[in-house]
Amino acid sequence: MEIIIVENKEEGSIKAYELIHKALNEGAKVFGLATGSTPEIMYEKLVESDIDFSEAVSVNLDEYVGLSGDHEQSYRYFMQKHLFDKKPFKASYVPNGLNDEETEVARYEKILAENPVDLQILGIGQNGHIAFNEPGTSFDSITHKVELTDSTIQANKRFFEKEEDVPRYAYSMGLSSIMNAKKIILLAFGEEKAQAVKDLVTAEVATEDIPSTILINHPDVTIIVDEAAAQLIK
Ligand SMILES: O=P(O)(O)OC[C@H]1O[C@](O)(CO)[C@@H](O)[C@@H]1O
Repeated sequence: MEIIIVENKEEGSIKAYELIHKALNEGAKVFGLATGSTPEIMYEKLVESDIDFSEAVSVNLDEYVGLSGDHEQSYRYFMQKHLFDKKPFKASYVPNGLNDEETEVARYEKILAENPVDLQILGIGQNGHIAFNEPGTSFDSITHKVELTDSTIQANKRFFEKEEDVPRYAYSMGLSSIMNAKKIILLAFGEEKAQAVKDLVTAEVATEDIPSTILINHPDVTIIVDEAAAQLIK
């Protein structure tokens, strides 16, 4: 696991942008993408650049159950606004929050089987979740419906008018699906991620109590953290 410590989110986002550019130049065709506040500036850098994704495919990690893609808080809407509308891919897949569980799991697993991810971008939750795989999720999990923990609801309520509006369920790629990516870049910025970063980089064995620790068993992971998120590992 390579750890890159940068001064701030801006610098980390530029670093991530450069690694995406490099991967594309080296032939990567399928990009696993994440939502959340973490990758926002990275998407800005991609949009401002001359990078061309028109021959590439993107596959997103997760989506709230019950929200349509044109709901302002849906992850599809976020991706359209921050990236896809300005830098289109040949195809962009995001779980469909309006489908029933059985339909969506089958549909998304087929998409993942047909589009093996070359480079996966990840954020990390304060409790160590990656995508919406909350603590306790099986390391063997594939795409599934997740009940969000209170910690995640609290962290995400800032995007909604009131806490009751935060959906209680999400569809998420599973941990084993994420591990199939050839290369993984995890970004963590801000002091509220410091404990999660410490839990990940000091883990000696992977434990389902801290979903991110599965990454210590992946052969090609780069973690980009800013000074604030790195404060407990220095
Ligand atoms: O980047 P944020 O907003 O801190 O969110 C962290 C993580 O939480 C999720 O949004 C899911 O809650 C992930 O997709 C993301 O990586």
